[in-house]
Amino acid sequence: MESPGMALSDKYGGDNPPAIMVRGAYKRYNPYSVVLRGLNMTVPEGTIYGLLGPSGCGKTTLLSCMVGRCQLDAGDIQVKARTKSNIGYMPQELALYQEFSIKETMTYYGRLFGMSHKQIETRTYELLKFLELPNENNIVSRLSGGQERRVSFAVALLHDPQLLILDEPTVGVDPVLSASIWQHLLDMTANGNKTVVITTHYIEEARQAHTIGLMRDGTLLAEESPSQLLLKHNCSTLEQAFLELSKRQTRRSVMDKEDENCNIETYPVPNKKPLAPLKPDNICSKSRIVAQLLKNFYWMKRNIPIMCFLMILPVVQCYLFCTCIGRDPQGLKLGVVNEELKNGMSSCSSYPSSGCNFSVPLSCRYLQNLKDKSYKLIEYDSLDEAKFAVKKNKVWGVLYFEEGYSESLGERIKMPENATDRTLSISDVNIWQDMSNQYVSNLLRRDMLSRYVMFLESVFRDCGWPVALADIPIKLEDAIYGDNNPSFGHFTAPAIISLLVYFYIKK
Ligand SMILES: Nc1ncnc2c1ncn2[C@@H]1O[C@H](COP(=O)(O)OP(=O)(O)OP(=O)(O)O)[C@@H](O)[C@H]1O
Repeated sequence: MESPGMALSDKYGGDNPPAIMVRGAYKRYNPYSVVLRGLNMTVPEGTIYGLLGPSGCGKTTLLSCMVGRCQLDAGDIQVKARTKSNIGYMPQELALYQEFSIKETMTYYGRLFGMSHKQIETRTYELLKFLELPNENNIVSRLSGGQERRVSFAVALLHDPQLLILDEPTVGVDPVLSASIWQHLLDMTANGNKTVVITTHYIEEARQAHTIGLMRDGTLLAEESPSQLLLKHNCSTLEQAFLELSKRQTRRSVMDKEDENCNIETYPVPNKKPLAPLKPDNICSKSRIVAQLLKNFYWMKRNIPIMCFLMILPVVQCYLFCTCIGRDPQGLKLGVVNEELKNGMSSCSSYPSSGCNFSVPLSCRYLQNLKDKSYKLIEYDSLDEAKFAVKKNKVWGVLYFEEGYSESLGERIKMPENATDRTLSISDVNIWQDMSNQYVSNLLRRDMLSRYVMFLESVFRDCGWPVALADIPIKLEDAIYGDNNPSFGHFTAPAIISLLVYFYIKK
């Protein structure tokens, strides 16, 4: 009795123009694993091409190269369906979003293929019925393995492509359904417009294909209609024919090895550049953008806790930044060596905090101003000890007041014409700073200066002298942009805003 494959293959034969032509295809994943070894293959248009071969012989690799997912190292593949949107591809490892429902999956892929809402709806209804899939609201992750494969198959069929490339679509499918899938493929190719390339492990079901390609070790052992194949090798099943061809190939390669001492792993790769891959679709098209938005929306809908976390995370980051990093540092430590205080800084409380008397230690008033600005003052007995503390990162700087500081300051202010170099030197506040941190050192400089001017202004006020004389004759007017006393947060805010924008857009 004639099999359907026989009848159909006789009808179509190899006369049809090729829908896919593979010539001299070489592919290796690494120098020791050559997967395709100069493979030639012709898929006639309007037919079903069954690609058969043992596990690991390179079928999936070949199909991936056909759809442009991977590149050949040499040789070329010509595909008549010029663009990817003319191809329906069902990969072996299913590329479905687990958290989407069947309907959402179809909507997403339908939009990617540029279909309208109505077209997607109609086609989804037809395919779900045909492939005996459960309700469209079922979530993919809750489907069985076979059902998932059928959803993937439905996706490949969704846009009614010119060329259908199916990597083992009938695995885990009920035999009745499998028969109806084959019938559907035969109907699709019946008018000669559509072409199907299919791989399967069920060799006998491939009898229904118009052409069979038997693949082994990266080459095609035969490419014929099932009827010719059986006839030529005088076999009753395709399995027997495949066994016969495999034995011949093994004998040939043993003889080749003996004759030529040929090492198969160093198989010569022809120096011929592969053709450019399939023309990519316009990635900025409206339908693709809509598809991506839909995909994100579905994902968010199904992952509300993660979504909330992702939304709240930047807010938390921002809050932590503003409270921990964005503010000016407080409580910075400064060392003090004060030789005009015989009993140390604790004696400052016994001196008046106002007045125009230069015979009391005025350094206490200045130091109090620094304390008011949140600085922590640590007293040291000697300058060497204080400088050592700076080196050991215990304090950010040292303020040094010589003995007679206040009297010298009085002389400097009241009788500047009589002031000696010694007087001028003693009336200085000497400061040594740790400048390794630019931000902290500049902040310290600013505060020490402004607090000194404040202190001097209060002395001038108490003495009844013009307060303006206490300041240097440079007036910093209001800043045009920003603040006259900028905080660290002002500098870092743009970086944080950019980070948040990037974070949300990336999501
Ligand atoms: N990304 C990869 N990197 C390295 N080696 C790979 C990669 N993909 C496949 N291979 C190797 O290439 C060979 C062919 O794999 P391929 O998946 O094409 O075979 P197959 O005929 O489709 O097998 P099966 O029928 O089991 O799916 C295998 O030995 C495999 O280990």
